[in-house]
Amino acid sequence: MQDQRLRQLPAALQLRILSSVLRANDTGSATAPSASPLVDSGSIHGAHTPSIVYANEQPGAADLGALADLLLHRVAAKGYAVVDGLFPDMFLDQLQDACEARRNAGHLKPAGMGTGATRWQDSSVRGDVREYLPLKDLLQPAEAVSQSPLGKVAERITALVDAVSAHLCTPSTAATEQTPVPPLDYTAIQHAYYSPTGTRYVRHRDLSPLNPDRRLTFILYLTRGWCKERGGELLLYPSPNTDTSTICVTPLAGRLLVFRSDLMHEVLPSYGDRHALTLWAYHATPLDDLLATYRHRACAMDNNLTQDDLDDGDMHGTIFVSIPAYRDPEAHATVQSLLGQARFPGRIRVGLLYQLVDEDERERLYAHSTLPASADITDAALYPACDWPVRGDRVVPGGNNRPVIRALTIPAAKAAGPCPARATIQERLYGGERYYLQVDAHMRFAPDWDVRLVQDLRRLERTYRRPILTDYPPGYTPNCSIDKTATSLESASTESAVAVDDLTGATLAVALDSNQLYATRFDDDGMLRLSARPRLAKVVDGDNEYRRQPFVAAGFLFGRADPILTHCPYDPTLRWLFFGEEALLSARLWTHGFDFFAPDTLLGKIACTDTANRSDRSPQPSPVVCWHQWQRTNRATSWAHASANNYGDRAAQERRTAQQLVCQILNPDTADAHVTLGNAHCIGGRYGLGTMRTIDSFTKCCGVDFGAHTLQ
Ligand SMILES: O=C(O)CCC(=O)C(=O)O
Ligand SMILES: [Fe+2]
Repeated sequence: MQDQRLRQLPAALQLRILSSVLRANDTGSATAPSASPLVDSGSIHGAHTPSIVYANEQPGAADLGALADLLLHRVAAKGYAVVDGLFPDMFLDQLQDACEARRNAGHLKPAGMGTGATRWQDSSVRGDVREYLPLKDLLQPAEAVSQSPLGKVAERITALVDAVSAHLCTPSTAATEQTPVPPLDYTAIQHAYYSPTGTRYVRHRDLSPLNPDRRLTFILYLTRGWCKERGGELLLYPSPNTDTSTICVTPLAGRLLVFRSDLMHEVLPSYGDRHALTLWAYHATPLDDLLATYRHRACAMDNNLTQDDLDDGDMHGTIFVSIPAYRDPEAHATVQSLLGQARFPGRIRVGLLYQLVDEDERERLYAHSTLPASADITDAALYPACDWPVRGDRVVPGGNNRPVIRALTIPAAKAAGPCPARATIQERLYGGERYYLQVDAHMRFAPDWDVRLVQDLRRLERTYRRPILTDYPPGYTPNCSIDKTATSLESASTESAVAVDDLTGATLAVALDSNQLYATRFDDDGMLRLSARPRLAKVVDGDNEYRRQPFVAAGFLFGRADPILTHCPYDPTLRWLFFGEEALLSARLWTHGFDFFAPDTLLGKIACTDTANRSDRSPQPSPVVCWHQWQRTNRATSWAHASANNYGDRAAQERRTAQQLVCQILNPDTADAHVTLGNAHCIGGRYGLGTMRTIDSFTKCCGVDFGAHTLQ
């Protein structure tokens, strides 16, 4: 973006564009947890939902880097992070044996508080016995480390702390730069044991005048077979001044807890053999400065959301993204933007359906793409993983933390419009992910689109059982160089402007509002046509505002995968149906109890990333989650292919059949419908309307009478 032109725009608009462009340049990397099964997530409780990272048992350097980054995100946002799965069970057994052996050999001594003349001891205040294991002894000689469980654990934990150090930097005086800082320091691991007699450690901070440089506490728990009766949980007080908000962490064997050493915490009375290894990481710089970049990002996302939103938003859920690509030159750039702009690309599973005339076409269309080439053109091929940099400076780490593209290719001659294509993706490529995002193959995405959608959905879920976020997104123009945008920039009103996506060079319309869908007319085939206009009505509910959509847009729809795909799977028999798709899908979803909303309703506040102007950090609304290429001139269509290849008549016939089916499903009261509709398409059938609401209530809601073909 050229500075001069930017400055000519109104201030609010400048901020909006900056927030979009600068965040796209953001070099921070973040990643999702491994896809290991989530177990026992209920074992942390408190005012907030659990925040557990599942690590790889055998992490490589990239995994540790990603894990460190994720930990810092959590610590910046919440003050603590929990990592499970860092060590294999067999190893934990050996480690527990080694700790037991040291206790039996009498190495552990009652712990006191204070030091020197001020040292005091009171087992009712602090009941553990412990020893300090200097790291220089544990880690040397190098050959011995692999022989000793304590040596190995010290190696792994210090490697993680070093990886954390590598991510720290402090803001420098130059506004937009950060200065790397010296690494966190550590000298020893504390081995502590709480006997099963109700031993405890009362509320305290690890950072104290005696240890003024303690910054982070890393504790690895080694309680064998922990259960509730054994107690010994660690209670954390993340907000300094409230006793009410506590986090209760169970000391499960193998669980690593990281928290700010300035947080209050206490060990509740323990009635089991409770071993734990603690490493304190020291630094001369205050923690808030070390975490400045992370805190800034956390604030940017905060927007008054509770931790619940963030937890689910960035941790557990995977997102399945359905992308049908009919000979679409934009498909790979769409996937690139999708993954490149996600906060957690490792959570994304793309289901990409190529519809291509021949193998050469793939080469032609995607010659410059970084996506892997697909396999056999007529055959299904599942892509287990793709290992490629999604942004020049941001490499998705290996292991389980990378995005997955599942691609399937069918010949263009077998294509029959969007409905069979989306049905194929749902049937063959969906793999049980938590969220479902349905888009087209010509889209661009805004930074952190993934977290923003999940957060918005979860807010709505407090009030609505089955919310869906949907919209006709603003437009973009692919491959448009910055110069070509000059005219639009100069003529930009306060209503909209353009920005350029640095990832793909696309010109993006920066809209102030999302759109609201509305019905325009029934066409000659009896299909309802939809359009969109700047958003309208707000629904105010307590502190929340919603903007309902009367319909869903097939090209951008987001919700929980389970109810959507279970209750409203796409109908593969609707061949060549274009305009009836959205009305039918809306009616089916509505009668199955779904409610539709524009995605910008509750979120979309992105803090201004203009660090030069630190006093003005107020969040700017940024409603756009994605862009859609509305212009069709550069795309081939399956319909044109049918006519050009002499099956146009057959296609037209199939389309009429599909349209009749749509009319009958939407107007189930006609006698005709009862006769013709089979099991699958009748009310309650797999591809029919649902039974939770009536079609009449849909008419009331969207103002369209599908029997009379009238609009209110
Ligand atoms: O073992 C724990 O959970 C915490 C111990 C503790 O707070 C300490 O040693 O300072
Ligand atoms: Fe402590």
